[in-house]
Amino acid sequence: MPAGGGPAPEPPTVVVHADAGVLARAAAARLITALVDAQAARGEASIVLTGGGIGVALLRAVRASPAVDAVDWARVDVWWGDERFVPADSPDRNDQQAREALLAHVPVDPTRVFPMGHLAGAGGGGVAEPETAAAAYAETLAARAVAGSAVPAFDVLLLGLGPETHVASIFPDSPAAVATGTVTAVRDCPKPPPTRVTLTFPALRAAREVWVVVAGEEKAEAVANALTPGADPVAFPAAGAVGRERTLWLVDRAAASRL
Ligand SMILES: O=C1O[C@H](COP(=O)(O)O)[C@@H](O)[C@H](O)[C@H]1O
Repeated sequence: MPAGGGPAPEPPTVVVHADAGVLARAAAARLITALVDAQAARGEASIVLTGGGIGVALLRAVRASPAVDAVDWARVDVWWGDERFVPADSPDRNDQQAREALLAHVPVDPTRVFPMGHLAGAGGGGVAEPETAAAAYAETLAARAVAGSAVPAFDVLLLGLGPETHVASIFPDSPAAVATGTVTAVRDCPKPPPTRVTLTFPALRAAREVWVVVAGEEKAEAVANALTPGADPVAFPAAGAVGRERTLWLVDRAAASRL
C-alpha cells in the first residue's frame, strides 16, 4: 500500500532493452522527456538519483543526449535515494559520481541540489554519525514537502538493483527495510562501504514514478524474485519500491532472462 493508504498501486511495467548500452540511452531519453513534461505541467521537476553502475551510465547518457538542453536544469530539484557515508571527496560517494557524470555539465541551480550528508573528513564539514546525516536529510525533505506528505513530490525516483534485491541502501531483512521515518542510517551493510544513509520505503513510495533500472545476468535472479507477485519487501526490498502513479522496470535482456 502507498504511504497513508489510498488505492493499490498499479503493477510494475517491465520494459526490456537489448543490452546495457541501449538501456542506458533509452532510459536517458525517457528521463529527459519525463523532466520536460513535469516542467510543462508544474513549472519545475524533481528527481531522485541512484548510484551504481547502470544508474551512473544513465546519467552519462543524459549528458551525451542531443536532447539534454530540452530540460531547464535550473528548475530541477535533485535528490538522492541513498548515499555512502564517507568523506565528501570520496569517489565512492553517489553524489560525486553523479556530478562527474552529469551535474557538473548541466546548468543545475546548486541551491536545488540536495546531497545527503557526509562523514567528517579532511576537507572540513560533515558529521560523525550517519544517524545525524539521516536526520538532517529528513529535515531538508520535510522543509520542501508537499501538503500531507513528509517529502517533496518527486517526479521520478531512480533505483538500481543489487544482486540480493537491495534498492537504495535498503538491504534484505535489515532494519532499513522496516524503518518508518523517511530517511535512516544503515550500519553493517553487507556491501561496502558498510555505513550508509538511505530513504525508506515510505519516502520511496511517495514518488509519482519509480524506475528500477537493471542490467546484467548477475541481476536476473534478483529481478525475478522482486517481480514475483506477492514478494515480501523485507526479504526482497525491490518488491517494495513502487510509485504512486507508475512503477517501471527498465532492464536489459540479460537481467530479464529469468522472467
Ligand atoms: O551500493 C549501491 O548499489 C546499488 C546497485 O549498484 P550496482 O553497481 O550493482 O548497479 C545502487 O542502486 C545504490 O544506489 C548504491 O548505493
